Amino acid sequence: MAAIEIHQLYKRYGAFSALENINLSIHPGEFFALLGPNGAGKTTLISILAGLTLATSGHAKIMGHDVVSDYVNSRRNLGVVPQELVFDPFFTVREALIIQSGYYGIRKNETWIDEILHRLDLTAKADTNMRALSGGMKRRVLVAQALVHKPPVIILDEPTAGVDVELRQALWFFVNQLNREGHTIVLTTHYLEEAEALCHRVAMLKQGKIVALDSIRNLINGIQGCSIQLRLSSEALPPILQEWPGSRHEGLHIFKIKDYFQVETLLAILRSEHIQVLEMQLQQPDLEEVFIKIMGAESSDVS
Ligand SMILES: Nc1ncnc2c1ncn2[C@@H]1O[C@H](COP(=O)(O)OP(=O)(O)OP(=O)(O)O)[C@@H](O)[C@H]1O
Repeated sequence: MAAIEIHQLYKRYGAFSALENINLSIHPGEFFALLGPNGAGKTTLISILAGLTLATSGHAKIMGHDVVSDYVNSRRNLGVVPQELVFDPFFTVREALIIQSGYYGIRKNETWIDEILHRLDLTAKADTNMRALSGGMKRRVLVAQALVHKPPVIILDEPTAGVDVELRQALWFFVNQLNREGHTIVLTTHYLEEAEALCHRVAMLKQGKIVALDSIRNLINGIQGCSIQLRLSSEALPPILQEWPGSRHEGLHIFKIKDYFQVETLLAILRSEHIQVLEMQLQQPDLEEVFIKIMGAESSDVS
């Protein structure tokens, strides 16, 4: 059974198509990234999975439970950390978590609440009123709220947007731990290096369609060649190198190379032109390069 199963899902707002024929199966225990530029449809998809928005057509299931016809059970299996900082300013952190537990019919949840507070480094703030918390602390409470019912599937919608480096690392350490303990994690983020470091597989959404769905390794391997960054003793390039594919950035020459033999060719040309290499760095393709390439290409639906 898939942790998340999405079949021929469409969402339209009038004539506008926010999601088009989404088909996706996320396995239990996966750490999955949902990527796409602003407005691609990520939050809409998450809202449908959380039962907050109705799809125009198609189906979605969480741990085998349909998000519409079996809403209670699908919601019990899902924890969502929303993008917006929404909270009730009248309660303390602990009270907010007790109330959230009540939504799931859980009465005695103190032990687990204490554990999440501890793991999110919120224990000292447990009795602080929500309105007195910093933005970063509120973000931690949102994560805690999503976990009160110990859901096997956790979706995080841009949890690190506007968050400082320390909290970002603490959050990822925690989410990684949850994943190792068996939770399925789905993450949306605009920080591609974050997705690359954490996730196994990725779906890229563009204008409501899935335009790439593969492991991060396969997507990166699909990019041919790499580039070599050089700082040279001469700013001007000899004519033979002006033809070489590449670019310039802040005094650095970036040469595209198809394979490592080309490095030798490039260095031999520089030597024969009496140009010295002052700095050299090899750049392997990364997820960002894949993303830019896919988002720049004409839409091709892979679902
Ligand atoms: N209630 C609505 N009525 C009309 N259009 C909507 C509504 N909600 C979302 N949309 C549109 O659907 C598209 C997808 O929006 P969505 O918020 O899902 O994108 P996103 O990928 O989450 O973007 P971001 O990265 O900015 O959060 C957008 O063009 C948005 O304007």
